[in-house]
Amino acid sequence: MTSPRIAFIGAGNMAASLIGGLLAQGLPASAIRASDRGAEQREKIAAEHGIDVVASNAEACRDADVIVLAVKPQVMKDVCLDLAPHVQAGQLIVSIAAGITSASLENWLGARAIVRCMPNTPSLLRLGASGLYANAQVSAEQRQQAEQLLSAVGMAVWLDEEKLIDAVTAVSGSGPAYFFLLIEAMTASGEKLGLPRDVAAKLTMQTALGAAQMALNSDVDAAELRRRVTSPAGTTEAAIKTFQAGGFEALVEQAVKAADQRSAELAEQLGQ
Ligand SMILES: NC(=O)C1=CN([C@@H]2O[C@H](COP(=O)(O)OP(=O)(O)OC[C@H]3O[C@@H](n4cnc5c(N)ncnc54)[C@H](O)[C@@H]3O)[C@@H](O)[C@H]2O)C=CC1
Ligand SMILES: O=C(O)[C@@H]1CCC=N1
Repeated sequence: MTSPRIAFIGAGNMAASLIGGLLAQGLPASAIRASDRGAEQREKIAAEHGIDVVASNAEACRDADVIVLAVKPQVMKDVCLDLAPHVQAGQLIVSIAAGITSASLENWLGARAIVRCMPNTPSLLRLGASGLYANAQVSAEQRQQAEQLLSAVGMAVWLDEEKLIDAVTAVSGSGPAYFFLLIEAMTASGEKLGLPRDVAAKLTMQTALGAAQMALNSDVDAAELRRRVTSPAGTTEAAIKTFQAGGFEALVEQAVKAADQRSAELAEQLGQ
């Protein structure tokens, strides 16, 4: 990867994930700069990653090729309005904020090359999954730059329709939390059955990892892999029947739809 200079505006959880992944990929620390309004957060990120973290967003952006907007959606408008006079022609804006449309960003920043994307926290381990959407001002080279940035921390897929970013948010953006919830619940269940807590946790996590690897590497789908684990009248069947009697699939659909809807609502509320 050529080393574009990257500025992160907001150095919180997601920025730290992306910064960690980029450094692990071999991007030099000197190519990355960040800004955060919190003094403690600035110190923490600078110490953890060995990068320059400043208080001024405008200063962080100076001379950057790519500006990654990584503040919470609720403060994005104010951050962009303050930043607008400092953004230079040719700088690519990459936003990772949930529910903030490229049209809103253009309203606040002016007509800019904007890539809106939705990564997730496993980016820290370079196991992230991101959806990307580029507006019409993004050049082929900038598209490649954005893709390089996000694929340095995992897989990245381009979307032709911006609306689908809401679906990506609901599936993979929020998705790690769904799996963590399952890990929490399975660990607690194992403990109730008499396993030491750490043993239940390790068995659960290794099983999650193995299942994901199998599903990724298999030439059959997840439903077939599940069937292969499920012996007739066996233990898995007892568990799966219990899940299904409780409306598991419908509940998952409802939950993912709620996240999709919330992403669209955020766009409505925060895009003004
Ligand atoms: N947490 C997640 O799994 C994911 C989050 N996102 C998006 O990433 C963005 C950041 O989320 P998190 O990292 O979780 O939030 P966070 O709260 O950990 O980080 C945001 C950082 O921005 C800083 N900040 C606030 N106002 C600022 C300002 N005016 N100027 C400079 N810095 C400022 C805060 O001090 C904080 O450190 C959000 O827009 C969220 O929608 C996207 C994908 C996944
Ligand atoms: O919960 C949220 O709003 C953000 C977006 C995806 C993951 N976290």
